[in-house]
Amino acid sequence: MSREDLPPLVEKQDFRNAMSRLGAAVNIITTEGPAGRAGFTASAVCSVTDSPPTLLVCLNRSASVYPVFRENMQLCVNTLASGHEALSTLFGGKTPMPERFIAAEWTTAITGSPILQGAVASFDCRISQIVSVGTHDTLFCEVLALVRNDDTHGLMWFDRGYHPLLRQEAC
Ligand SMILES: NC(=O)c1ccc[n+]([C@@H]2O[C@H](COP(=O)([O-])OP(=O)(O)OC[C@H]3O[C@@H](n4cnc5c(N)ncnc54)[C@H](O)[C@@H]3O)[C@@H](O)[C@H]2O)c1
Ligand SMILES: Cc1cc2c(cc1C)N(C[C@H](O)[C@H](O)[C@H](O)COP(=O)(O)O)c1[nH]c(=O)[nH]c(=O)c1N2
Repeated sequence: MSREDLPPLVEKQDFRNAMSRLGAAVNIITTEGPAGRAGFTASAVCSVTDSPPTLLVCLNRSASVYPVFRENMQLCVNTLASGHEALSTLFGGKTPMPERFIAAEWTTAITGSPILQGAVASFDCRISQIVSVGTHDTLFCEVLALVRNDDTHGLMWFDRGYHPLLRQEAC
């Protein structure tokens, strides 16, 4: 009998309660392509390697946006700034897609994905690899272009709430 056939050693709720103690940046992940335009809020984003520049995004396969990202195979990771709390909630809920996008200003990345104006950073990517684990797909994303904003403060998701993250003044 393999470990997968046995009940979990840690309950899902205990795992989530512990994970709520890991502060994370908040991002709006966007895509536009043959399957249309979509976007969702994600905290499960991290750097994988700088050679080639690659980050990962974990996406729940039950999300309404999932088939759009799977077909387009390109996306932009827009890392949110303080002041983006309401926008994050809009992209993290059950709001229809046009209502999500109308709430902010966007430009177009080289992949065609929407770039959020005022984001701390935007990473325009092509999805290079996908690994499924449990309920989620891990999207490995090669970064093709970048936008960086040095004038905004950051935003953290910690203990189930938003917290502004102040930048030190540039030396
Ligand atoms: N990785 C994710 O899919 C993820 C991450 C954060 C929040 N969310 C979703 O946002 C909503 C609010 O989250 P919250 O932080 O207020 O409370 P919560 O109790 O749902 O989650 C606490 C923490 O557990 C982790 N988590 C939550 N759902 C997860 C999932 N399905 N798979 C893997 N990790 C998960 C995240 O780190 C999250 O911050 C929930 O619906 C949650 O499912 C999903
Ligand atoms: C702060 C925060 C952080 C996350 C999320 C939510 C919030 C509020 N959500 C949930 C995700 O945004 C939500 O399921 C999508 O908006 C898809 O919802 P629909 O299925 O389109 O309504 C989310 N989902 C996911 O697949 N991976 C993630 O890393 C996160 N992180």
